[in-house]
Amino acid sequence: AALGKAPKFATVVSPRDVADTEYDFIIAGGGISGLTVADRLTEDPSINVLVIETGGFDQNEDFVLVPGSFFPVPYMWLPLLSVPQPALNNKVFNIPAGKVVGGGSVVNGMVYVRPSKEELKAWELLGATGWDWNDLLPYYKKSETFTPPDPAFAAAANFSFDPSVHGTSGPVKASFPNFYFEGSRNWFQAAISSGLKAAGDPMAGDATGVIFIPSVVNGETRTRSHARISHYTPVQSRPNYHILDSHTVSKVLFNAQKKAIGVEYLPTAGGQTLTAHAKKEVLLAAGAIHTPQILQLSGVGPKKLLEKFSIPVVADLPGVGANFHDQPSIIIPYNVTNNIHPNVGTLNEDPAYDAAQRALYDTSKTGPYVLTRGLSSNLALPPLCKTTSKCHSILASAALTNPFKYLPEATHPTVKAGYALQRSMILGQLAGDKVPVSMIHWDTANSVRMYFFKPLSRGTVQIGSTDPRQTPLIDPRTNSDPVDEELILASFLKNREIMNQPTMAVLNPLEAAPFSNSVTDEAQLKRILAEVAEPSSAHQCCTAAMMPKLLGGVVDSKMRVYDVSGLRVIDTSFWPMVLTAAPTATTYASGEKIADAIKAAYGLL
Ligand SMILES: Cc1cc2nc3c(=O)[nH]c(=O)nc-3n(C[C@H](O)[C@H](O)[C@H](O)COP(=O)(O)OP(=O)(O)OC[C@H]3O[C@@H](n4cnc5c(N)ncnc54)[C@H](O)[C@@H]3O)c2cc1C
Repeated sequence: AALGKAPKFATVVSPRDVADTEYDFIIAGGGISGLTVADRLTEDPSINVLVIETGGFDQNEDFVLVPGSFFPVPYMWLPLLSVPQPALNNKVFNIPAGKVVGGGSVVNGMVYVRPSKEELKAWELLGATGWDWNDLLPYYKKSETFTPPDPAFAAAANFSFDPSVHGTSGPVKASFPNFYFEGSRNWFQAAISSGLKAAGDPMAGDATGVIFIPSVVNGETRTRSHARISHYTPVQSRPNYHILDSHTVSKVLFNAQKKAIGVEYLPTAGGQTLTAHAKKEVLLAAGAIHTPQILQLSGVGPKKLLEKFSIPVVADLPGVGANFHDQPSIIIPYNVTNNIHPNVGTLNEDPAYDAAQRALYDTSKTGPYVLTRGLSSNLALPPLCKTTSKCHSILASAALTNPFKYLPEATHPTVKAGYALQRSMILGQLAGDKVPVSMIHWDTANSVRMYFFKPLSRGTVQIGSTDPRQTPLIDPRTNSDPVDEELILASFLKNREIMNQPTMAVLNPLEAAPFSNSVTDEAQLKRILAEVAEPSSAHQCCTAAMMPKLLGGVVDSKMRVYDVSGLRVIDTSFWPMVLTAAPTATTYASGEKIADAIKAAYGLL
């Protein structure tokens, strides 16, 4: 059943329209950040904005809108392959990312959380002036309309809600689910009895503890609220907001004064290269993999790399494509021999149950279909010292390690300097109790999913060719720093501890191959973890970091690219360091903040 009608779009333009229009701003990439900024800038009718997006439009399919439906594969970049990863048995991995108007928000898991205050404080200390929690909170609130939960339901599901940190009139619709599987309560109690605390509202600036997962799901309709729905469809009648879909930006064009004056682009399916002109600025919002690619193809990046491909150097910025990180992930398969039914697995195993639950969703907007397919409703976010009694020895030996030992060969001295600061901040965060080291999630059936939030390893994204349609060389360098293996092992053992607590032990959860509860030898466990680890949880970031140039930064705290003018990076590439949990909430908020900064710069506020 198709839930929504195929949408109609008013201001989708063709290359011919683009040629005939004078734009103030051109935005490369129509994902979360691109559409948020486009929406806010076009509130002023005198400002013309063009968004160029590689992907096409979704069609309101069930698999996009219904959280419990299947994964929206057609709107992904596939394949987007990494280079072989030496610490992960030299395997090559697909790096997940959205390729559609709305970007990652159309395909993502809809987990909607904010980081800990300490993490934004660290951004500020790295030079991102004006990005503290208190600076960002008004924008988190501006971006969302959060439907409050029913108090009786919240009490039964063990969570609380703090209205003071939520927005009531923003474009993005968010809510807590109104359903949980019974097994989640067993798991919640187990996580608590393992020493974790019940979190308050997970969006209030303390990202640790056991949470009930808020989601980017409209609390009235219980459908996905993605960026095309929140930042384009309601305002598409604005004649000054144009989207050119199915076209790919290949480079930024500069004049002799190094001012960005437009872009070169081509049909995604292949064809003639065209140009579009921007009177004021070009804003890069192509995501943390493709934004550094566009910069490098445009002559903005490490000089040596540009020279290798005979690209004229517009600005020698060694940080472009450096500092690449994500949050590695693993899945631990389980055989839960005495499980509670129904659970998330029942949807796949019992067609009658599945059909009844879909009908319940269609008529009453509740039941398991309000949850993202494959996820339950709780997460544990343990700080390192609640994860392992070895936390201080792990951190002490990490602090004694030469910080540059595991960086890529020939890392530029400025990038090294920035990394040394980052590393000491991460170790400081891990020693405290305000920032989690990982996320642990039992789906209520046969798998535990874990994300590792605080990697010390750093990778690179670099062009391997001057062809804009070729995937750049994506090298996450996962676990190149052996401390990361220790952090992963510690989190894995914490999961075992949770599963051994009385309320979970009664369900008899048994690790399945390649794991086994009988394997306790740490070296062997590390080998198994390297077999199953993935470099990504789709939280790629930090490849054009908002830090001083002397620390390998690429943009200033208003996201303006150094040494050129008229060019900003507005997507998760600008993050100096990855944040706890999931990027969506912060990406919408940063879009709001940068839109205000741009409006202020042109006297439009
Ligand atoms: C499978 C998956 C699951 C996820 N789960 C969650 C989750 O549960 N919670 C959460 O908070 N986050 C999640 N994320 C991450 C989140 O969606 C991203 O961090 C977020 O979308 C990043 O926003 P952005 O604006 O930086 O980039 P994106 O939203 O990725 O937008 C970038 C856009 O630019 C386009 N583009 C790329 N290159 C070009 C080019 N050369 N020219 C024109 N356009 C281009 C892309 O097609 C894309 O649409 C998930 C992501 C994925 C892929």
